[in-house]
Amino acid sequence: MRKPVIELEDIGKTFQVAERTAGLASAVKSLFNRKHREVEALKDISFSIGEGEIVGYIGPNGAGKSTTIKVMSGILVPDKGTCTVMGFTPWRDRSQYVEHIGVVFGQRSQLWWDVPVIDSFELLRDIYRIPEPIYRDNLTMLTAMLALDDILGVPVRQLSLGQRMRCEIAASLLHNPKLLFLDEPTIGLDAVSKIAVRKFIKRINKERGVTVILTTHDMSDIEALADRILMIGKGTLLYDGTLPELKARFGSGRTLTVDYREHTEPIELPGASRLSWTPERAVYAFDAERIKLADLIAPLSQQVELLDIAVDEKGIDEIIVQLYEEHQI
Ligand SMILES: Nc1ncnc2c1ncn2[C@@H]1O[C@H](COP(=O)(O)OP(=O)(O)OP(=O)(O)O)[C@@H](O)[C@H]1O
Repeated sequence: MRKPVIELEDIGKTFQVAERTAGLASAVKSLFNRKHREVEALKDISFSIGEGEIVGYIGPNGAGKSTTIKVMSGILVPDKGTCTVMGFTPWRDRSQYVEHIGVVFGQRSQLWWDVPVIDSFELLRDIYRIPEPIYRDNLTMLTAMLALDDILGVPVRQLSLGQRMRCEIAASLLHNPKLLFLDEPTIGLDAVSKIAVRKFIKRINKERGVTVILTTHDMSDIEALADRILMIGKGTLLYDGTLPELKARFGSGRTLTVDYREHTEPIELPGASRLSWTPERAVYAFDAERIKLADLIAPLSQQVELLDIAVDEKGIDEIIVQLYEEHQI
């Protein structure tokens, strides 16, 4: 068991949201008679994350992911429960604690918009009181790893999204944090930038032992990076395990597509359900745990002249949707 870096126990957070119906009259009325509704964003969330893990924190929109990240990074105070990160209580010890963590919110910038990137980095050096030799070393390493050479002198507002994201990630690591929170770090990035960001995350985890907590809706981020998945829905933790475990539990569904020389009758295959049919092609769904592919192909080949066969596994997106459906979230 790895040494725990983050420990959450029974964390709860409820927001009061002002309720208002549409229209000017109700807007005026609500000025005098405010009605509130409670949104329970987190309900008794408990988990522990060990040193050096890369954990994917997933769940549908509004599940409570950002709220959890805000609690763990000390921006938000929960209503109940305890949260200990590297011995600190994030919201209470915030001024000391922030020196040990890096945070990237994909949809928000920590860089100053109108000044060159390098000026933002120097401001962060002063804010975090990073000793000059450490700052220099990190800047050199991050510039090389994230290919920042040509963009350090450019104001942030002139950068593309992919360039800005690489700078955001560099900014979050200038002070050598041992823990990195990444909230949607690849949102809106093209395929090349996504792969570059993923490679970098893997590398700092391996080479520097940085623990990474990653929220994303992009399941290929999870496939590429996460050793472990925590899934949250409606404020409750629903799954804690590895991706292979998840695949083993839900991923035995397959589709079988067969092309054959023209055949006028649809063919029934015991053990598989037919999804579509034409005189030249049929698609079946089957569960690989219940029936072997060979036991489907053999009876099929006795009835038609087979030309081509393709078998597709259930993708990670479909597995996640199935998991959401199972928990009705
Ligand atoms: N400051 C706030 N005031 C009121 N309600 C909030 C606030 N922040 C979050 N919520 C509510 O808490 C719930 C959880 O929100 P949160 O942002 O944590 O979800 P999320 O899983 O990060 O969603 P997404 O994937 O859409 O970013 C939602 O119902 C949201 O509307």
